[in-house]
Amino acid sequence: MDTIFSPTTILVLLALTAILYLASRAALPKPLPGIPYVPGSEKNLLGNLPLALAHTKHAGRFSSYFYKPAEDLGVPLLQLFMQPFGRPCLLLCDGREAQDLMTRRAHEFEYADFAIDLHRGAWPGTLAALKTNERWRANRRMLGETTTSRFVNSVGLEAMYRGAGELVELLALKARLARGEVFDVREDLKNATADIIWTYSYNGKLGAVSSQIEALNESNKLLDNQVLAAKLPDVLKAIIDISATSQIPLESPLGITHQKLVLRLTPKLRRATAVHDARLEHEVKQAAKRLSEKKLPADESAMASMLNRLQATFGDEIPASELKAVQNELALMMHAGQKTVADTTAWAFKYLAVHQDVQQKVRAELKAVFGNVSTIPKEDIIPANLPHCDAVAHEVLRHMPIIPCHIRTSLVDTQLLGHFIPKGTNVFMPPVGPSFTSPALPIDESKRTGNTTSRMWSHSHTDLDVFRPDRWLVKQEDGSVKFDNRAAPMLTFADGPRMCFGTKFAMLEFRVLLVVLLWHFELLELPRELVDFEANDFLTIEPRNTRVRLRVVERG
Ligand code: HEM
Repeated sequence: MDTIFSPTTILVLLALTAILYLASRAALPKPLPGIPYVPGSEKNLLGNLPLALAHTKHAGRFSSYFYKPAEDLGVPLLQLFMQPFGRPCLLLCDGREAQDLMTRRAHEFEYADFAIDLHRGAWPGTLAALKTNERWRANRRMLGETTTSRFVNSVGLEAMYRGAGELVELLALKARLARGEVFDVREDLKNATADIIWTYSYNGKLGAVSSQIEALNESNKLLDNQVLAAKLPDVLKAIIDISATSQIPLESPLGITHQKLVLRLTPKLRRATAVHDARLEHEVKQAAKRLSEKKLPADESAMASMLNRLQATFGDEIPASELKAVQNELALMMHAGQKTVADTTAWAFKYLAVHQDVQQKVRAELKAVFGNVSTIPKEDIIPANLPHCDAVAHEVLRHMPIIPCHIRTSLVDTQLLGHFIPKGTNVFMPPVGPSFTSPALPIDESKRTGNTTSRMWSHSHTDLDVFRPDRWLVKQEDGSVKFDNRAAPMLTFADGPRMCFGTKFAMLEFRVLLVVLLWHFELLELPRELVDFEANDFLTIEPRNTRVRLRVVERG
């Protein structure tokens, strides 16, 4: 009798089994020699992915997986296998080594494609979407003046002060309508920071906060927590919708292709892109016209500064491609400078409501410095000596950095903490976890490449997991305290050539918001059920609950 297992069938089955076996072996992670990994991850075709998903389910967000395995294993450098067939990536959980890699070793470690992919879908050709190449340098030169303290402290301060003033008006109105109950400030903070960055960029008025004030004044009633009283300005709505798509490459297996398809094929986003591009193009064209008529002073706005700089190079005939570059960089600035500062301020509100003693210290300091004025004058904010306020700002940024990871790729075969790293390896460096918010993990000091001796990385830091602004203060002989920005570990803005372009702007804006808001409001304790530090990963690490209870402080 004939059997179905003819010799040919058996041979085919054997060959198939061999192919499957070889393919599954090929798909298994290929660890880099000597670098630790989570035990078992090397035997799983999906590497660390199942563990990362389990972590996300348990923690409610993915981003803490950037340091948790290092803490669990007690090692400052480990490898993760996040892509089947892909090469391992590294987690470097040591601030001092990460800083060295981003600064002194920037010629060996480039801004990663992974980071570029988060930006090039919506803001192609801009700083955050470029390698550190000639185009990136040209854009930096074009933006040059706008990063200087002189520019930020004048043009920036003007926008910040105006924006903070409007926010005070809105929150005072909401506090009155809330009658001592909690209300949500998430959208108010985002609207205020959008107004600020818009005014700084274009010297115009976006009107996101003022439209809420008008609508609330009319209705005289507070709507449900997250609901805005008035519609957002069209261009802001478009910016928010477009910005939201940059979460897609992080979550979709199709990455940036998925984001591009969504931007091109979704009617809502096509409309948003049309509204956004038309408005920004209009702003730049109008300004270019004023420039040619010699009516655009360089210190009017970031756009004016950039156009004047281009005029110095190209004369009155600035190429259309350069005007487009101005338009794109300003669009990126709106994205990069809005939610970042709003979320950081929202976190500050939460810390200050819980740590009433800290808030009282800052309030006392403001009172001692500014006396009894009804409104703090704009020009007094920068020169004021406010160590407690600066300490709070830095402690919020240290304890709750809103960008979960800085990423670089090795440009050459090199080494890290004594281990061989092949060219093209991604290194993820969280500004949180070991050496930032938990004790530094042991490192053989002879294996370090840098010899940074900054106090920032001193071994004497204690209770890094605790929110304690005083760690930033140094006692003086006369008993007073001085703020020291190297007193504690912080890399929230990254470092080196690809450090946050808006660091000076963000730090000043945060100071202005803290000073002005704490001058006019007391952040009262929240009901116990609303006290939490739960976070969501959405573009940045945002607080899940942004409700406050405010008491308006009568002044003057
Ligand atoms: C609390 C507020 C902010 C935080 C924590 C923050 C943090 C960061 C981080 C971590 C990066 C990436 C750095 C890297 O991977 O090396 C970055 C890039 C950038 N940030 Fe910020 N940022 C903030 C506010 C701002 C503001 C207000 C602006 C604009 C005025 C801005 C503009 C930019 C730009 C343009 C880039 C891209 C720079 C480049 O790739 O060369 N940021 N920021």
